[in-house]
This record gives sequence, structure tokens and C-alpha cells, in this order.
Amino acid sequence: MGKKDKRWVLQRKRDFYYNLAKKNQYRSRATYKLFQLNEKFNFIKEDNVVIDLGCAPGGWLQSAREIVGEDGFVVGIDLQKVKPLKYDNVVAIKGDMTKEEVLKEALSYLPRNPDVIICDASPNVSGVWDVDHTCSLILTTMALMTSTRVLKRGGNFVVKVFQGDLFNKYTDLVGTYFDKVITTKPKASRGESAEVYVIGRRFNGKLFNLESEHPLAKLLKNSLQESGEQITEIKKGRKIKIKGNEVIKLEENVENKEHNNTENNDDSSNNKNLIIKKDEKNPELLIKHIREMRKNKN
Ligand SMILES: C[S@@+](CC[C@H](N)C(=O)[O-])C[C@H]1O[C@@H](n2cnc3c(N)ncnc32)[C@H](O)[C@@H]1O
Repeated sequence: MGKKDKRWVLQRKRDFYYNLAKKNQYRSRATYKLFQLNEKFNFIKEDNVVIDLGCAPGGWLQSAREIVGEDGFVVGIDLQKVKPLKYDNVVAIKGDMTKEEVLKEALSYLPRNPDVIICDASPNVSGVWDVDHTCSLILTTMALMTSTRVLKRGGNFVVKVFQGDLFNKYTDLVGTYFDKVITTKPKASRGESAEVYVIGRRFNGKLFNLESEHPLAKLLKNSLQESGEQITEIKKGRKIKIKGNEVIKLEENVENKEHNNTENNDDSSNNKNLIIKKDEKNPELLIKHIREMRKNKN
């Protein structure tokens, strides 16, 4: 098949899911990605409690709600406001999924610890491949850390990752916390896109180790220090009752986990003219690059 033909087939496929979503009143073609992933790997089940990180405009909220049914619960987080959905048991919060207070708010709605965390979040792209790949890894590593802090033991984690140099490091890291790691691409995902989905099956209960020597743990730690974010404690397992649209809190603080990250940022290098080589794989250098970019913007 020639290049043009290939593009035509891809375009048709894109239109196919776009049109299907429109016809079935789903908010995005991505709705079908979650349906297809779950049909194959069955990580969300009826009655499950689900957190959806990066949920706007709400396509995954819709598919997750269809899977969990009336007795499950889905809470989403996005930087964008999500138009309310018609279900009692779906809540969307406007906020940054990397912020502690936003995560706490999401947990406060849940009847119990989530069975599944799904994350389709995409960072803003700069067009510089290494930087975009690194930003995506910070976001997905953050999603992994969040999962280890709030998922119930035995729960599942599904995350979109953009492929690149550090991709295998990411799947290794997921394997530290889950019994099984699967990499997959659903039919509804555009063939030409670098996105793949990583599924962590059966959470083993270990808390994310920010002090580990793993390059992505270092990358996340640097990024958290950079943003001044403090990882302190998280309240899990608040019990609540849902009555119609109302959420009534019954009991709080069933289980607490402490995770301290209080070290100071010891970045003494202060390299103003940092140049990143195309093949640079050192996350610490990449994070310095991002820092430089931010400084230049301000
Ligand atoms: C591809 S869209 C998600 C589509 C969604 N799964 C659906 O089916 O409608 C990616 C989303 O990630 C969100 N996002 C990116 N970074 C985020 C962050 N730090 N916190 C919350 N949401 C974020 C963006 O605002 C964007 O809406």
C-alpha cells in the first residue's frame, strides 16, 4: 500500500470512530479505546470504583460508567471543566491531577478505595520530542505514584504513554508495583500516533518509592521539587453514602498513608546554557532543560 493510500485508510478509520461517537452521543472517539481495552483485558468490572485522570471532555467517564453500572462510582479529574454527565455516580473535578489537594478532593467523593485508576492525560506539546516525551513520563509516573497511594491492593492501573527512549524504563517501573504489565494499542487508537496503553494488573500494595535510584523516580522527584509540591499524607477509604445527586460523608480517615518528600532541592549546577543532545537520555538533564525553558518563558 502506498503512502497516500495508507493515509486514506487511517483517515477513514479516524472518521469511523469519530462518527460512531457522535452517533452514540459519546463525548470523544476515545470512548471506544476504553471499551476495546476493557473488552480484551477486563480490568474494570461491574460495581467497581474508578478514578479517571485527565478525563475531559468525558468520553472515558461515559465508557467507565457503562461498565461499572449503577452501583459503581467514577470520579474524574481534568484541568478543563467537564460538562456534567447525567449520572448520579459520576463526578468530574476541575483541577490538576498532580496536586495533592485535588487528589484529596477526588478521594472524598469515593465510597471506598478505587478498584481501578485509568489515565488518558496528555501534556501540552512543545514540539521538542525529548521534552514532550519527558513531560509525558512525568505525568504518567505521577499517575503511577498516585495509584500506589490510593488503589486497593489487587486493583488495576491503565495509562496512556507516548513511546520514546524511556518507555521500557516506565514499564519496568510499573512492574515494581503490579504483578503483571501489558502494553497494548486498541483499534480505535490512530496507527500513526505514538501513544500506547500500559496496563498494570493486580497492585501488590507497595507504596511508590520516590527515593529509589530508578531514573523515572528521580525524574518525578525533581519535578515535584521544582513545582514546590509536597507529598505529605493522603486520606484513604473515606466512607460516604450517595443519595441521588447528593454525596453524604459518613466516616473519614479509615486508613492513612504517609509519604514524605521534604528534602530540599539541591540543584547547585545552575547551568544557564544547557544544551540537550538529541540522543540525551539522562532525565536529570532533561528536567534542567525544562526548567530553562520555563525560566525563558517567564
Ligand atoms: C486526550 S484528553 C482525555 C480524553 C478523555 N479520556 C476522553 O475520553 O474524553 C487528555 C486530557 O488530559 C488533561 N490533562 C493534561 N494534564 C493534566 C493534569 N496535570 N491534570 C489534569 N488533567 C490533565 C487535558 O486537559 C486533556 O483534557
